[in-house]
Amino acid sequence: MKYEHLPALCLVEDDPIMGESLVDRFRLEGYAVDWHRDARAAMAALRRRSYAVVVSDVRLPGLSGEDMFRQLKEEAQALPPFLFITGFGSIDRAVRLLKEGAADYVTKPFDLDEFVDKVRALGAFTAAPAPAGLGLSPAMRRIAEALPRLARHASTVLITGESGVGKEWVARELHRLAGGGAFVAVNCGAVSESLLEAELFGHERGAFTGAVRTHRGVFEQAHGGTLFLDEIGEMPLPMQVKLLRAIQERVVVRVGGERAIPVSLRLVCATHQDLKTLTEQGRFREDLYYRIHVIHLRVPPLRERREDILWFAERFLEEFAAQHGTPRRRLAPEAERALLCYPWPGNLRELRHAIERACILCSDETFGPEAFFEPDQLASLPPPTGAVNLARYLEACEASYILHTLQRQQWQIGRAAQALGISRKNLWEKMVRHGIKPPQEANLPPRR
Ligand SMILES: Nc1ncnc2c1ncn2[C@@H]1O[C@H](COP(=O)(O)OP(=O)(O)OP(=O)(O)O)[C@@H](O)[C@H]1O
Repeated sequence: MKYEHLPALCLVEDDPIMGESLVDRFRLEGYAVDWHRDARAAMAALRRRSYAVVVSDVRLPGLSGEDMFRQLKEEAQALPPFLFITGFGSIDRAVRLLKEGAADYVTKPFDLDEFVDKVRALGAFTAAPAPAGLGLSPAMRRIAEALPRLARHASTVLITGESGVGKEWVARELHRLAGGGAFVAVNCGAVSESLLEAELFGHERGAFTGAVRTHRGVFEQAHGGTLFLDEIGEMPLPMQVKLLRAIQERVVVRVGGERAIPVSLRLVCATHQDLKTLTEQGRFREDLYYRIHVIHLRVPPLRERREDILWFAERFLEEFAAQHGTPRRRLAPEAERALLCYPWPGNLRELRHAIERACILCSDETFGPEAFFEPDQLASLPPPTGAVNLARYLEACEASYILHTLQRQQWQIGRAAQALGISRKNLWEKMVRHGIKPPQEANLPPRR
């Protein structure tokens, strides 16, 4: 899959307060912002990287914004549109810059909303891609934030978590961000010990009874892409030795073959088990454990991140409405409360099934709790644990709805604010409060 880049904005501003607020605001507007405090640093960045737009103060310490612009033009660079910020006293300089080819200028103090519109009007904005969509909880946001970096640099990643929490989803997202190659998944627990070696490394024709053709193993199939080894803890010890060798040497030898075939891939291992304990019990090789444990992502169970429950419920309602061609159903407040209280031992998989079942079996436009739970289940639902009090519940609903609206409006703050019936400023403040950010860093190209 191709990278979908966010528009990159180069900000040149020495004033820390102005700089910080512009960075915050433009990141929320869906830009990837590089902030430079002086013109020399900005020029170096502009020579290295392509930007959709440059926002620069005219007055800067050392080289001015004006001189930076002229020097870059003299270098005959294909420059992105320059938008200058100027003090009231230096409008004449800004006008001169316009004559020399700058795109626009604003005079301090300026209205931030209008400023954003100006930047957009330069045609520099392209819609942000869909976010990773791993959830709203801090734990899942941290994972989502780490993935682009891991996609660029990590060759081996371990993902742990209970069954159904979304480990494979995270692995697929990592693969998507890395771009290119195939995603090949194998459940090590589901393949018999005798067949696992041939499944992983392939076999030559005639290697064993039934091997009528040469077969490329999953390592070869995933060459240039991602190999996802699910339930790595189930792998028999003799295979662990061979796996370790393949990871270390980055070559595989097919069963019945002799040739060492080089493979280059990203290896993502997953397990619901505690590998350290397995290692202590002698059921998992310690050297393999350390080899695959370099980068470890723990995906928490849904009951430890209740903020995600309604967020996912809404996503699944939307997904099934589109899939079944039926109207989008809503959740009654009592249904939301029941969904929040239920402990979801099967995690996201169970939640998804519950929503799908309700969408098929229940014809109501708005689902009550009985669409998901039997009366006796409802009666025995535990009270909300931990901090899920009314305030937290309402906060989670608000955050979930704002995020949902932003996604629907492709992260266009103005349109999302209009849809929510609040001002842009109010929306911006709420986004800051809930820690909702556009997927800005998610798809940036690697820095050179
Ligand atoms: N971020 C997500 N957005 C939408 N659906 C998701 C997401 N994460 C997981 N799911 C859904 O939840 C279910 C379980 O996800 P997944 O198979 O990735 O979990 P897992 O932890 O790998 O499970 P197992 O350990 O049983 O293999 C799947 O149906 C998947 O479609």
